[in-house]
Amino acid sequence: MKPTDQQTLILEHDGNAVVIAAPGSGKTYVISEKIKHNLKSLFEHQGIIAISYTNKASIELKSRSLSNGENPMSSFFGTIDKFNLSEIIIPFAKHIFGIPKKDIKISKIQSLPNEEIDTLSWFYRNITLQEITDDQISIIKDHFLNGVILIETIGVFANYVFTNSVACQNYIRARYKYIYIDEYQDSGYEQHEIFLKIKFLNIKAVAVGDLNQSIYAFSGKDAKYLEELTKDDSFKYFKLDKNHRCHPSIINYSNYLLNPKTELIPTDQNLIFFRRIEGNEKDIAAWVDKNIEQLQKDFVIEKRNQIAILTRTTRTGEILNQTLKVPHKLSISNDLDINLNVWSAIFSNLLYFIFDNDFKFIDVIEVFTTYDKFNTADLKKLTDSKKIIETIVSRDQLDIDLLITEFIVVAQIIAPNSKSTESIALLEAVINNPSELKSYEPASDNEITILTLHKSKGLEFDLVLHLDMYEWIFPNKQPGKNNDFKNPIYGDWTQDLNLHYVGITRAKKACILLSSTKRTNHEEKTKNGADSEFIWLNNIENLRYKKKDIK
Ligand SMILES: Nc1ncnc2c1ncn2[C@@H]1O[C@H](COP(=O)(O)OP(=O)(O)OP(=O)(O)O)[C@@H](O)[C@H]1O
Repeated sequence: MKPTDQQTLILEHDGNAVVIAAPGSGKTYVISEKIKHNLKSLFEHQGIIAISYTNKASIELKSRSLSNGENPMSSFFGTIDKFNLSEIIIPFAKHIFGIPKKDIKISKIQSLPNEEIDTLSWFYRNITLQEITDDQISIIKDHFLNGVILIETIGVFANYVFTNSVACQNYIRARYKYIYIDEYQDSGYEQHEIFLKIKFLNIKAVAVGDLNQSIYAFSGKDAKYLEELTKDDSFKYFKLDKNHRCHPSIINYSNYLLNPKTELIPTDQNLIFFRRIEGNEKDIAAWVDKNIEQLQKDFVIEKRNQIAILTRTTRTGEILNQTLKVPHKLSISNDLDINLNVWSAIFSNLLYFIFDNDFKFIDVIEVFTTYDKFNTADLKKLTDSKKIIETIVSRDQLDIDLLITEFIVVAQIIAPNSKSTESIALLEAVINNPSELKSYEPASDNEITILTLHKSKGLEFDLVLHLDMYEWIFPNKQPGKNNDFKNPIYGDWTQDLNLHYVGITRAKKACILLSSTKRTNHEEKTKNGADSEFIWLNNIENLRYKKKDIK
């Protein structure tokens, strides 16, 4: 693949940079090419930091950065939480607070005893380090000394340790030469602070994102931090605005959604469709069953795993999962995957290793090398465990107890100080739940993927079936005061519009927007289904396929 002129400028700039990238403009391509290049100039004990928004995106970036057999050296690939824990809090909090009395466990505030929850009543999601008093830091410290790191506090905790531990700063400075953060538009305040502080150590800092793909404001993330970087003179500002992924009519439609004054690309065909199905979500599933073969032919789609059904709510995904007859796979997260205990991450990676051929055993281990280093005897034990796990899985009947026991053996070797009974319980729950277990398998060639719009971030498909185009649902709104339906209140119009934009721009060849005359609400009641405001926004219907449009 030949880089475009815009991409070349970024590849050739060896300094701090902020890149504002449109969907499908090759940001993952550019970051991975830059990392490939950086790795050539590093010594074995040095590395780059590459932070992605999800584990999945991180695995993708890592594999693209090392696709020619590059040596990752001492690089870090992972999420911001994992970075804060493994590179800052776990190794350096003990330098300032002392050594914990118990093995470290990562917990939610809500899972503490009531009297301890009360001592944290001052804590709220967006609180910043500057707003926290010494007494409040002592509370975080006491929990740490008792072996507990509270998930919600990881950002401020890491910022505190980084700021107050010279050893931590020296370690980061000596080890890392570059830091990349992808999806910067979904950064929280503490991530932004740590990024700037790391840059201050003379580590070259690159932030990449798209202001219009900001979809996590509800959890305290804000695109303003990315915007700030574009105005900061210490960062060179680049743009990537050529979308290589989507058909021109999809680019036009998505840009027009955000700004009706947008310049349209000439195109002779509009490949965005709208269908309002008679009936409810189950009838949408029946429509998909009936039309899927024709759609595949019309849009020349070789494999069904190139088709995605995207939903606003997990509820709609579940209805489709239960009703669809064509082979499909519901992609869902489970409590093990989102749990931040080290053992949970090891178990989750081991499940990927079992079910996904692209996931190697080395990936399970490498993620954790920074927690504990292995000696030859441990490496031999790990190789033996790998063989035992492969044998257990190859038998006709899966021996769940044996598998769990062997997973624990691996976790004990990789992270002996992070033993967690909570992780073991979560592993047991997943292994005993067939649909959760199935979500570790990649979609096979003939399966349609069903996933939420939020989970679709960073992915691409030939054809996207975008569901939940209902009034009240998307954009989300509630009746006003005293159940006033005439004066409704929108949840967050801009965030929902961005989410719609993310969904549409996942499509390479075509996108079908779907609603139905009935819909199921959160109490499983059937309601009349009206069209989403987004369907008729600023006469956007003119940019859709005309003939079959039903109004
Ligand atoms: N210079 C190029 N020439 C041709 N195709 C390209 C080029 N750069 C990127 N592409 C292709 O465009 C598509 C999108 O690239 P990539 O996945 O890197 O985009 P992205 O910017 O990370 O997307 P998003 O933010 O929407 O997830 C890929 O299929 C990639 O192969």
